[in-house]
Amino acid sequence: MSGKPRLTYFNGRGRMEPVRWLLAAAGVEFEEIFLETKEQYEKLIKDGVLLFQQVPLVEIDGMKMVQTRAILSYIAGKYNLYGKDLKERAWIDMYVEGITDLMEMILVFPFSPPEAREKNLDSIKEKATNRYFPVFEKVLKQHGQDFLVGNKFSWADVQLTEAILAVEEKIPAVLSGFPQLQAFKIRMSNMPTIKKFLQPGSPRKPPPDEHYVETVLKTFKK
Ligand SMILES: N[C@@H](CCC(=O)N[C@@H](CSCc1ccccc1I)C(=O)NCC(=O)O)C(=O)O
Repeated sequence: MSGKPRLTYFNGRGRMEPVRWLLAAAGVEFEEIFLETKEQYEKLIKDGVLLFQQVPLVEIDGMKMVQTRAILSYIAGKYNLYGKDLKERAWIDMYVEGITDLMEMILVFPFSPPEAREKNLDSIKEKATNRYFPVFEKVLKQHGQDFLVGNKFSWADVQLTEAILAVEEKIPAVLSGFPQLQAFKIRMSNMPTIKKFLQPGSPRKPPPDEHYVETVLKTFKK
């Protein structure tokens, strides 16, 4: 047992990518087990390691954690990325949940039927531009600080950085009206642990492709 957290999920972003980002931002190395077949998934269920028969699964500190939000909260608390008090934690929770709503649209996009892809992409652009990114542009402008909460690096900063890069992959000019977010992205991308995670060869996963979608669908096919 290496003592490192062990992540079990597909070899792709999905619901595990925010966990990879947060561990990497905290400077924590981890191991990965990739789910590739239905048989593998069924064995995990048979062995009773998936509380609700779902992945992500993160084995950490002797626990077999499931439920992405619970996993992320535990990691944020463990590595002091969850604010200095209850109110800062509440703001981090609000920001993270809002960003998660945006990221859910990106998560399901590769599974869209061809005829819905253009509409779904327009919806991602509309929500990012008019609902989510304006909130963080205003927070950074009003606080005049480097980070979203308590002027200290937190889970919220990590999640927003991941979201900005993910949306830019689909809509390259999405930050054109958000100068604060442009500067924030550069600052975060230059933080040593995040800079390392953005380098080739890191555990960061590429955008989902057809093979990833097919693997997920065939693994869960009843
Ligand atoms: N609330 C859980 C949801 C986990 C979840 O939906 N896991 C999926 C894999 S992510 C896959 C997924 C699911 C929806 C959209 C995109 C993607 I990628 C699963 O195990 N499904 C099997 C089942 O529920 O029987 C969490 O946040 O961890």
